[in-house]
Amino acid sequence: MSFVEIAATILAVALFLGSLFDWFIHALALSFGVRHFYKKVEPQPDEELPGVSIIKPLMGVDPHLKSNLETFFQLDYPKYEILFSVQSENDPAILVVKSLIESYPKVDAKLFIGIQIVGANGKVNNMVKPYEAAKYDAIVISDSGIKMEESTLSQMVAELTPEVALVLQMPFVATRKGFASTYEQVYFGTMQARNCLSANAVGINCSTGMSCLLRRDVLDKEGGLTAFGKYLAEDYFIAKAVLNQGYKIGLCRTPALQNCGQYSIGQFHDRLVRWAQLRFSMLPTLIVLEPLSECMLMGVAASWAVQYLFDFSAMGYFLLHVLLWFLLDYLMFRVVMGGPLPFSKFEFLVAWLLRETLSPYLLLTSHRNTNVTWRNKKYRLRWGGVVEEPEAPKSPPLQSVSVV
Ligand SMILES: CCCCCCCC/C=C\CCCCCCCC(=O)N[C@@H](CO)[C@H](O)/C=C/CCCCCCCCCCCCC
Ligand SMILES: O=c1ccn([C@@H]2O[C@H](COP(=O)(O)OP(=O)(O)O[C@H]3OC[C@@H](O)[C@H](O)[C@H]3O)[C@@H](O)[C@H]2O)c(=O)[nH]1
Repeated sequence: MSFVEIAATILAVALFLGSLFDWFIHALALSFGVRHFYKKVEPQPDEELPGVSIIKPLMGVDPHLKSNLETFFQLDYPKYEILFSVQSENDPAILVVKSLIESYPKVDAKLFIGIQIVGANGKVNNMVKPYEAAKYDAIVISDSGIKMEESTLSQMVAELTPEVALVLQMPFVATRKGFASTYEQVYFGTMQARNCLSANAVGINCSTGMSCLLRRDVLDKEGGLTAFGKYLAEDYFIAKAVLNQGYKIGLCRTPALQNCGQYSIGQFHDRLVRWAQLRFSMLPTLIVLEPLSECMLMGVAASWAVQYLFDFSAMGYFLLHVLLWFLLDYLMFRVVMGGPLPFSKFEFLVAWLLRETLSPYLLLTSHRNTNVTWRNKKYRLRWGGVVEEPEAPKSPPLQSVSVV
């Protein structure tokens, strides 16, 4: 055997084993998802439930902001406060929040205007004051576009056991109008759910901080929220600190319903590229592993490997690979959705095919440069996940915080 033949054989075996590993991840995610999302949890008596401070960092308004925020005033949870924060006194979200606070006088809610700059991360800066003012030791961080069901907070708290210091809501999307919404739902209900569920099944950090509940003492041991302002992916580093302190990460039984009223495929792609940039800077091994967890790329690689090793038709194997992957993703979606599809099977197929074929392009795009734009603010990303602001803001944000 020549050197080239030996190298090709090793590569083919590695790719074939890699593809088996991908099937294992599918199976693990499905079995964990079924067990987790459908498990029965006994309700805790009200007097045993901890008080919860919900922090809502806001920036601007979208057509669903009011109705999304209103769901936080309607939770069936006995003891909680809502701490809204905006970074500028001109933010139009102020009017929305004030009108809701007036409409629900019985709900303990405050609005913080102005930020405290502790690092580059705008979301962290926006949350420092409400974090410091929070009454309770259980803290929920909840992004502006999240919509809650009445029972969501109770379900999050139900997962907060003495060993668990962080409860994540797996990201998903509320059903909205149009194909862009279908596309987002299919992404979060297939690829993202598969990775999130399988990672959680084996205790790997796959955190997405759009809706999470955490124990304040664990963050305070790290220096509080302030310590995470230097990272853009504060969610990943908070989860890492939780694991390093020997705690577990729990998963809420209901996924997070993102329901922002402004959405398009282009905006969504920008967000996926930004997230990929974050992941690759924090975990460079994902630069190689992530493409191998994608249906089309692994399909091509495994088909070549199977033809090389077993003389099986590469085209036939590729078609079987894509078909099986699609069926498993369809099952995954049904598990996450907990019921029938909110759109037709044909739309699912189109959205799935589009996502799977565009994904390699998005991964490639994320390598184009190390600049990240988030909510009109530019950041420069460093290896290890640390970010800097390349230029000082033209109008410095308001730093004296007032409370309404
Ligand atoms: C031969 C193939 C091996 C495949 C290995 C699996 C490689 C992982 C592939 C994809 C990772 C997708 C990550 C899901 C999206 C995370 C969303 C996200 O980027 N969120 C950021 C912003 O909120 C957040 O800051 C980043 C968090 C870091 C996520 C790290 C993901 C690691 C996931 C590993 C899953 C492997 C499961 C293995 C189970 C045995
Ligand atoms: O400068 C900013 C940027 C964002 N934010 C707030 O941060 C939250 C998340 O913002 P977006 O919805 O734009 O961003 P994403 O959904 O992509 O965020 C996600 O990725 C990056 C992580 O750090 C976040 O924890 C995660 O939620 C919103 O509530 C937004 O109002 C700020 O308060 N200031």
